[in-house]
Amino acid sequence: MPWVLNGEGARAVDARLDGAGLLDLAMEEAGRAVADAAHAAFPRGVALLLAGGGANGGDAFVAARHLRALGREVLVLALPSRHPLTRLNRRRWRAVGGVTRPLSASAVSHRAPGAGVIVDGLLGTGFRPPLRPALTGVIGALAAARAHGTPVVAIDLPSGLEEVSALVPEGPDGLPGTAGADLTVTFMGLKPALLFGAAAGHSGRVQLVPLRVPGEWVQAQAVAEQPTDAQVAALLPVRRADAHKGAAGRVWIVGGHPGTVGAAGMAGVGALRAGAGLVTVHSAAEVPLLMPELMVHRHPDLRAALLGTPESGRPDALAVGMGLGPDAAELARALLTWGIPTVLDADALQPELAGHGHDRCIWTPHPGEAARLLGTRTQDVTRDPLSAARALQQRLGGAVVLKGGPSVVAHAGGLSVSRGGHPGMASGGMGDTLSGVLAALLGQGLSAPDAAVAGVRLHARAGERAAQQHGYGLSASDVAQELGGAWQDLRDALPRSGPPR
Ligand SMILES: NC(=O)C1=CN([C@@H]2O[C@H](COP(=O)(O)OP(=O)(O)OC[C@H]3O[C@@H](n4cnc5c(N)ncnc54)[C@H](OP(=O)(O)O)[C@@H]3O)[C@@H](O)[C@H]2O)[C@@H](O)CC1
Ligand SMILES: Nc1ncnc2c1ncn2[C@@H]1O[C@H](COP(=O)(O)OP(=O)(O)O)[C@@H](O)[C@H]1O
Repeated sequence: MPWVLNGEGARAVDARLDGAGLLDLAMEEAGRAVADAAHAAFPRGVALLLAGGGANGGDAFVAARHLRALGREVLVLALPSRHPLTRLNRRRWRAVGGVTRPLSASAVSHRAPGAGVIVDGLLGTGFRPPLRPALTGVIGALAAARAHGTPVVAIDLPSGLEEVSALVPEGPDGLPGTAGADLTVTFMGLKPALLFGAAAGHSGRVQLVPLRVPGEWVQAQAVAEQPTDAQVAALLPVRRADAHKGAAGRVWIVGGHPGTVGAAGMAGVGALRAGAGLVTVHSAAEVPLLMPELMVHRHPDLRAALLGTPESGRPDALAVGMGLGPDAAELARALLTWGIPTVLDADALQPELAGHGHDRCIWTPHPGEAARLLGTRTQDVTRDPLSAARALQQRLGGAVVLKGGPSVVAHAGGLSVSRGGHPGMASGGMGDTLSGVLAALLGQGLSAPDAAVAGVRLHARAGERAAQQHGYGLSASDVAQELGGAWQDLRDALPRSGPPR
């Protein structure tokens, strides 16, 4: 399972490796992986390596040695080496006849045009902004080289990015404070900056090299996990051959208000396409019948109609809030007293509901709704979605899906970052469909954390499939139609047991 590590976690593993006398071997493995990846991706021309004073620079010296062994012409531009292993690997580089020249902005500008690839080992997880003036020129020269078409491979993290932040620090003249990279080779765990926001957008393709480190050392320091599709597939319900609709989950969608009736309909479609046996939409407004298989009930007094339901008539799961309008919080609070699995979305995501949830709830805010729930600003949520998701879960209980590209699931057991999705999913109705999917999985017996992890990935995978056809013109209906195929894709990711057929 890929883990997500912040700098603090990476340093803690470093310290264990150091204590065991293994840090040198880890750096060797890291630098070698960088050399292999850079050579595979950009096999021609001079390899120009930029080495900072810390261990990130040490990785660059190791990579230089391996690139040379792969037959590349190599030049290293380096700052004075401060880390003991960086000094050691600088000596090893010299011992094999490697050439190192002092690093400066003008040296980068002078050497970059003839290079086939530049490897950025200036700053890794040890960087703390703001960038000191001595390096701003170097990063500017690197950015200029990249803008002129020389590919950049970053070691661990593009220099200038702060490992925990989705923001790109501002450099001089309002330019980004990083050159970014075409490929980032990162070690042991994904860094939050490689996953979220503008920082991720500057990181290029990310290749995770686990290093031969005891898995539990990394797991103990991880801030989050990123389950594989096989791990997600193992959470999905499996139906018996004699299944019937009553056993596949009765789901109620409570939403819709004059002007926002489509939201409830989309949630209903999402629930049906995610396998719910029977789906009923309850609304105070006239909800369009998006699929004839949906049951749609309009109630002049929605609250009275729902709360009058005897216990025996209640569904297996609820999704509340999609387009529900101004009275959503009050109705949601009443429905939460039923104690049944419940998805709370959109208008039902109100701060006054904190303390009224239970552990079978899934709360599904996008960053704006998350900010409202936390009493903070949207940019505080998007800068560090992992911390925001954790804070929401502590406040609301149950499971929280902080939506985005990618989404984060927080539950009592920790944090999980979803894979994939597509930017075309940034369109109205997409979150409503997800609410239906989550309610369907709850209705089929999954716990809130499992339904959240599985449902978010299922929805994202459906988005990936639909995007192949629709690109940025993706609609929530397109995604809903691909849910069945996405389910199958996930199941196909499960390892097959038994002898090969
Ligand atoms: N995790 C692992 O197990 C493994 C990790 N490995 C590698 O170790 C890397 C982390 O190494 P690290 O801790 O030495 O820090 P690193 O990123 O080189 O930065 C320190 C340098 O940056 C400088 N600097 C800082 N702030 C600055 C600023 N604002 N503006 C300018 N400069 C600034 C700081 O300067 P100083 O304060 O010393 O003057 C120092 O020189 C990690 O990313 C990965 O590549 C691998 O070897 C394999 C095993
Ligand atoms: N760039 C993106 N990459 C991946 N998924 C995305 C992206 N943008 C949006 N999504 C997904 O689309 C959905 C949007 O939800 P939301 O903002 O609530 O939409 P709406 O309120 O219009 O229904 C979320 O599940 C989110 O994760």
